[in-house]
Amino acid sequence: MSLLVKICGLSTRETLEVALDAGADMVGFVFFPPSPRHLSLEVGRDLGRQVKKRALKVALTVDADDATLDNIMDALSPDILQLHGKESVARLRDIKQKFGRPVMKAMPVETAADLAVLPGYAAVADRILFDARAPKDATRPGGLGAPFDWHLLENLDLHVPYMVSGGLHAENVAEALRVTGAGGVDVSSGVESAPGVKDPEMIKAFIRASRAIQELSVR
Ligand SMILES: O=C(O)c1ccccc1N[C@@H]1O[C@H](COP(=O)(O)O)[C@@H](O)[C@H]1O
Repeated sequence: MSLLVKICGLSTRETLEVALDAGADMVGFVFFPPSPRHLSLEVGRDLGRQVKKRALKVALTVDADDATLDNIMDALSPDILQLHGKESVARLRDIKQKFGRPVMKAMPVETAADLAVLPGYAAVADRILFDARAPKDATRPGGLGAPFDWHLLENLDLHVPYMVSGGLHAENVAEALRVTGAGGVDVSSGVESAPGVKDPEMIKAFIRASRAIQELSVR
């Protein structure tokens, strides 16, 4: 299966177009007010229309309630719901049933002990996203540009697709893929010139670097 590349936290028409043009498989939109990438529903609606099936639209939320998810469904009509908070396995099941969309559950990783809860989530989630555990005093649970120890995922025996994120950029994505064996990568800070400000050249370089390692592993 080919590598999935997700560019997250897009917030302008220009940078969304760059990501789509450069071949992103997934484009992520953040609906979480404390984030510098947070979108209003109206901006989300506008950007969602621009995608025109060229990539999968991913709505990133953090412990969102049903009313919030309803509004996001109406505005963006996402293809995937990325749940990046402390949602329980039961809540995942509930969201899948209520909203009828595949869910990608973000799992915070800092030590091997963090992987103990994986089987429960993997039984319900359509995809797992491994991300660095945020520090306790962080204002958001992700999008901080911090990596985790990728070696924790070595020898992972997971029967659902998984992606890796956290502090990725064009220079380290190849190594992250090599160590983790992930089927996809997700980036936000690593393609920004400042928090929330996406950089077209960095987006292109990240997608190029990810595709380069894919080419090598096909050969
Ligand atoms: O991007 C955000 O602001 C954000 C807010 C709340 C939860 C997750 C968020 N981003 C996701 O975090 C990971 C890692 O991002 P980074 O590349 O280290 O900046 C990624 O999946 C983003 O989608």
